[in-house]
Amino acid sequence: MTAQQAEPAIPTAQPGAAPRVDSEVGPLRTVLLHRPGAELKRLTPRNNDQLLFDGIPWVDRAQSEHDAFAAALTARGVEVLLLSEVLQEALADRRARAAGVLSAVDERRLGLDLSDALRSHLTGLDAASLSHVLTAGMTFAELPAAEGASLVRRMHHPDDFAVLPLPNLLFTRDSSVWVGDRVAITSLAMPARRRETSLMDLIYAYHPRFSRTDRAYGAHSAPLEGGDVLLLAPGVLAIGVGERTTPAGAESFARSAFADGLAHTVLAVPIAQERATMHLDTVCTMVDRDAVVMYPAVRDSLSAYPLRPDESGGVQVDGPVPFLEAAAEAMGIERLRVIDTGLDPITAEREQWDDGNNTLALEPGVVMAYERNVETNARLEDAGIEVLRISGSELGSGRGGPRCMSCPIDRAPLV
Ligand SMILES: NC(=O)NCCC[C@H](N)C(=O)O
Repeated sequence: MTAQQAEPAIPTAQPGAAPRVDSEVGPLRTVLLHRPGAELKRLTPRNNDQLLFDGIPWVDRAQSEHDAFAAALTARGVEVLLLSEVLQEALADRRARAAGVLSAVDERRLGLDLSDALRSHLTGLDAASLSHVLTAGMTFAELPAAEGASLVRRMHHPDDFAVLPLPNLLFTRDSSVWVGDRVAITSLAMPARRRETSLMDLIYAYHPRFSRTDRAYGAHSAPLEGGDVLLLAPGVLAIGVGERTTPAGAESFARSAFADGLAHTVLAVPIAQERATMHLDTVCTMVDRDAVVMYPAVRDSLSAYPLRPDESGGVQVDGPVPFLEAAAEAMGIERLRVIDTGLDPITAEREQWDDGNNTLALEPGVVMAYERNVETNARLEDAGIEVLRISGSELGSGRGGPRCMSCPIDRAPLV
């Protein structure tokens, strides 16, 4: 788009209006978290890699760390919604229970006989028990005793999962993302997380609070995870493309955001396809309306392909260009400040791994961060950012920080 062309008007929130999220740093009003529960108790040294955890968390401690995280948000006036509560409330609707059962029964894994039996067992459960199975999964040993004849059941080890647990529900950031007044249910890339999509889908379809919320991004779309989506400014998105979000995911998300009038520019940002940098928010998060904290190793190399709507309803692709320049231009500011963490490469690498760059902004210039990232936090404070520290020794074993563990549902507009 040339400087002369007018950018499409991006709507802003009205007082008392429906929830919406137009930026990374607008005052946070409502957020969705998941208090870790029985699904974390499924992790063993044999399955933790496949279930995307780097260790075996001490569950009680993880819960108390998470309670402290939620309490710190509440103390700052943020409404905290808990996923297991909204899931159970949604499952009060018969149609939601049917959708939950459908998503839990995997015929390829269970075969026809056991699938039928499991379906009828789950259909008889109340909302609380079904919610437990949908999140914590179910082993073959836990299947009702009556379903004993299937070859599948007899040949599986009793501790194998008939329904996979979802320990990564903790990272609510990735499975849904709000842009403007719409919510996108994402298409998660890793098999261990794919079923999260169906849970978010039924929450947003059947929970009375959300049933009128419009959707962004279609169902069955190309892989895209919320940790890759940064709302740099109203109408300006950055989407990381790497281990999780694919080029097709970024392109189709951009296309749908343009069609819905949610964005005028999307920056597709290549990131290394490695576990340490699985999402864009592992290397860069916004800490103020014009500032980011960024992993120093990518500061000078991060690039972007700016995407804009073209006149025929398609997507115009430019670049690649340096990310910081492209972001500032799209945001209409002179410069996107990078808080200089000034760390030596080893400390920077250690603190990046421990989610030092994965901050959650509560308002411009106020962020939550893991306390363990001592050096990064000190540099943020030197730069005038208020840092609210939380402990995450156990929560962090899933490799995600405060931003990963939170899905903002409502932020006040930036004024
Ligand atoms: N946005 C994020 O970076 N989320 C962290 C997700 C961690 C989770 N164990 C995963 O591998 O998907």
